[in-house]
Amino acid sequence: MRQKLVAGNWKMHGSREMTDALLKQLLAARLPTAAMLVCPPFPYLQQAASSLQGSGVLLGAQDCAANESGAYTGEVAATMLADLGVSHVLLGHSERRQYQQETDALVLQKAQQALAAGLKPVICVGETLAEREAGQTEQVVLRQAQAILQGLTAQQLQQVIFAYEPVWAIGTGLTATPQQAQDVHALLRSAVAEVSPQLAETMLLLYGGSVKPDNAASLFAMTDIDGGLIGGASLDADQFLAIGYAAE
Ligand SMILES: O=C(CO)COP(=O)(O)O
Repeated sequence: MRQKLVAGNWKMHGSREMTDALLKQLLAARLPTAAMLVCPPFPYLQQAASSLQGSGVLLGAQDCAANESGAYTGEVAATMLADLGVSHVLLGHSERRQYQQETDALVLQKAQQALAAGLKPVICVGETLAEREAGQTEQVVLRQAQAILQGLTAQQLQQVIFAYEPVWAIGTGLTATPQQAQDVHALLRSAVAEVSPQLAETMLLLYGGSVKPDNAASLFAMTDIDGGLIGGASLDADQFLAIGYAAE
């Protein structure tokens, strides 16, 4: 069976004080049996790594560079993240696809760098409201996923996690119904099965988009939903923990 994973994407929120307080509160509680991952902004990764040391809570970053090293001002290499104790990296989040014009090809390049550094890429895919209304959900999600599924080897794909985040559900309070989410997750899993049936059994597929303590359990109960990628609710330790317990 796949062990569920609940990941918190802090986005561009936080401070040293907040990082300290939130992680202290998390570690003071009984940790969920589901794996828990926090993804603070870059400047707080080192602080978070030292707070989380030995706790079992995993540390992730929100992005990495598409190149290994060199004259890329402002970029952060995957190897630097690994050096800090980061184990996962979010890639291709819809906010980056939208505001930084990230393409499927760029997301693949970043995934290659992440894998070479020993990080697990969490590849975010999802359709906009206009795309859903135009009946293009499957086409968009498959295009984004296929860029990764065809661009990496089966061995590399063993380290990959997908997160389905319908853009219309992010930060809006609108959640996909469990069935809507399950339908897309099943589609993703069958695309993975075309690469390798064994890989489809083990690959984690997370759902993200307005996951809260009161809707998490019904989402996580679906066959192909292996946990969540949590935005707003991950900034509150009690809510993040409650979502983690819903994944047990
Ligand atoms: O984008 C998300 C996580 O990456 C979801 O954000 P919200 O949970 O705030 O909707």
